[in-house]
Amino acid sequence: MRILAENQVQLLDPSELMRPEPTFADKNPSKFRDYSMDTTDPLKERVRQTYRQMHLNQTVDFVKGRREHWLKFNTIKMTVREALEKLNDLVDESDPDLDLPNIIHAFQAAERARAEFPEHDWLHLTALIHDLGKIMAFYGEPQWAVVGDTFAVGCRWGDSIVYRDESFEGNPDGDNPAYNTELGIYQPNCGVDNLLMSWGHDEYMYSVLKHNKTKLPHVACNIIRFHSFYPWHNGGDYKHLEAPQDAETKKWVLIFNRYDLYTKSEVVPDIEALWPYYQTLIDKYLPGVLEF
Ligand SMILES: O[C@H]1[C@H](O)[C@@H](O)[C@H](O)[C@@H](O)[C@H]1O
Ligand SMILES: [Fe+2]
Ligand SMILES: [Fe+2]
Repeated sequence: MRILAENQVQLLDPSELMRPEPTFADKNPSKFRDYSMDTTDPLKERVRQTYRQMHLNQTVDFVKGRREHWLKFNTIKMTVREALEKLNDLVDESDPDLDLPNIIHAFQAAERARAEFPEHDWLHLTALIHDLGKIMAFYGEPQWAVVGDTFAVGCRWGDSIVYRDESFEGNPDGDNPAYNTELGIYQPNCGVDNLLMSWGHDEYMYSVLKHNKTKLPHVACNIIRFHSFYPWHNGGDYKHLEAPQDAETKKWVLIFNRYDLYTKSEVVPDIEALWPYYQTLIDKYLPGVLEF
C-alpha cells in the first residue's frame, strides 16, 4: 500500500500552509524570484536571455519532437548518485537566486524537507532528485529546453508567466488559431496531467521515474512533474483547465516549493557526510542503474 497522501496532509499544521513567509530563508523571502530587467546586470541578463529563447522556441511541434526523442530512455544508463554528481557541473542559467552548482541546491532542499518532516523519508528523496532531469543539458539539450519555469503549450500563454509581455514575440504558436485561444487544444477542466507542457526537467524526470518503476508514491512523482509550473501553482493561471483532483497535487507542490525556493542560499551543506543517509533512500525507492 502506498503512503497515503491524505494521512500526510493531516499531519500538517494548516497554519503552516497559510504562512506566506518561511522563517528559514537566508534572505528576505520577497527578494526571491526577482525577474525585473536590468541590461547592465550580467546575472539578470543571463536569466532573461534563457527565457527569451525558451518562449520563442517552445511550440507544440517542438515539445512533441523532444518527447519523441527523450521518452525512449535510450540516452544513458546510470545510478541516481551518478546523475546527481553530474549536477556538480551545472549552473542553472534561468535562476536569479542561485549561482552555484545544482547538486548543492538538491541537498539544500532535501535537508530542509527532512528537518520539517523527519518521518516522510519519501519527501526527502523527492527533494533530492527533483531537478535531476537537468542532466539533459549534458546530452545536447540547450538550457532553455531544460531549466526554468514551465507553461502549457497548445493554448494561450498564462498572464503570470515571467517576461510574458515581450518574450513570446515571434513564437509561431501565438499566431495559430488552433493554439492561441483560452482552451486551445484542451477540453475545459481536463486536468493538469493532460496538458502538453513546455519541454524541461520536470516532465522528463517524472517520466524517468515512471519508466524505471520507482517505489516513490505517485504524489512524489507529481510534485516533480509540476514543481516548475509557477504560472499554475503560484500565478493562478490555467484554472479553467484544472480538474478537481489537481487540488491535491497543487497542495503538495506548494509545500514542496518552500524547500525548493527558499533554501537557495550560499550556505553549502556537507554533501559527503550526507550521502550515506540519502543512499539508503535511493536503495529503498529508486535503486540500481536507471535508464535515462
Ligand atoms: O530557475 C528555476 C530553476 O530552473 C528550477 O529548477 C525550476 O524548477 C524553477 O521553476 C525555475 O524558476
Ligand atoms: Fe526545478
Ligand atoms: Fe529546484
